[in-house]
Amino acid sequence: MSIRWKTTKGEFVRQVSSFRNTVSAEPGNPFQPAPDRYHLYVSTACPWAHRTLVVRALKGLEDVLPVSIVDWHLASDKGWHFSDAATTPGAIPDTVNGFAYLHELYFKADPEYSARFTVPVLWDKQLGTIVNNESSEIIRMLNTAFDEWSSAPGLTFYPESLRQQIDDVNAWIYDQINNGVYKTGFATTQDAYERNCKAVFAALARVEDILAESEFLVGSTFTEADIRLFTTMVRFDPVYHTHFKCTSGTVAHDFPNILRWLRRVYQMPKIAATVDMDHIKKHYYVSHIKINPTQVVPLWDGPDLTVPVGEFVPRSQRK
Ligand SMILES: N[C@@H](CCC(=O)N[C@@H](CS)C(=O)NCC(=O)O)C(=O)O
Repeated sequence: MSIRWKTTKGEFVRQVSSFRNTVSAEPGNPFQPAPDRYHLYVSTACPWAHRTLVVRALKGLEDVLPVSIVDWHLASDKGWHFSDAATTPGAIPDTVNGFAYLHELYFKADPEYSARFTVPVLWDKQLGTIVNNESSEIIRMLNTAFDEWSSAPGLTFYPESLRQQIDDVNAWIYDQINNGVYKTGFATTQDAYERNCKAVFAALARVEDILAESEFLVGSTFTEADIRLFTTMVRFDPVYHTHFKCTSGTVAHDFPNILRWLRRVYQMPKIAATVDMDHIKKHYYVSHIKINPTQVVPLWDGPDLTVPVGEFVPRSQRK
């Protein structure tokens, strides 16, 4: 049952997602948009799944796309499992298939499936299969495909005129920060650890510079690039700094512009409710027993993100 991430020379290599279909109104597409036809399976602990929850909330798709939230504990043998809220506050069971484990969903979609059983999963209730399990693609679908039933139709996090800039920033932030913290934390050689840790902090310095002069990653427009970085940065101090040994600095003490941006994003309507720090901390510190055999969970939740930030003023215009 246990499928290992491929590693070469102590290096963590993330697997490529397997289900890559798209919900769209394109004629002939078997996955046509419809309200309550699809179901989203997530973990609130997982930064990749968290992206989909943020876009779902901001687009007002809660009724159009119901969710199941797995238990925060990821078992090394059977993977994610479902709990009810009485056992695990914040969990939502599998109300669609009634499964106990996420892997059952993958085998229902493909009995021959042999890769990892990851969240998020976008499930089609009509065809009884997985549409897509790649967060970067799911957020693009949620951005437009369900606009007919969205409470924020037309609101886009991937505007046509900024696509090139968004893609460019996403590419290095994915490699050096979103996935970079995992490459650092899961490294099993000193060399792989140091190389990846340095890359994380070089990229954070680059982000710090951008956010000194600009309100968001791509100018003054809040885009999917911010959402994708947000779900990593909200975990940075409480988890990645300590658990993944990203110890060359914290957002709270070393990156004032990132901190201000993190607070600004956190304070946007509906975003704070998508952050479940209890699931986040317990998931990493308790599930990864090779990294943290005592399973003790540190107390700190990171900087207080409710501190007001006020109007954005570029560094060059600050007094
Ligand atoms: N490329 C995927 C990555 C998703 C992913 O790695 N999810 C992790 C949780 S953070 C997972 O479900 N892991 C389960 C496992 O490895 O068994 C995406 O962005 O959607």
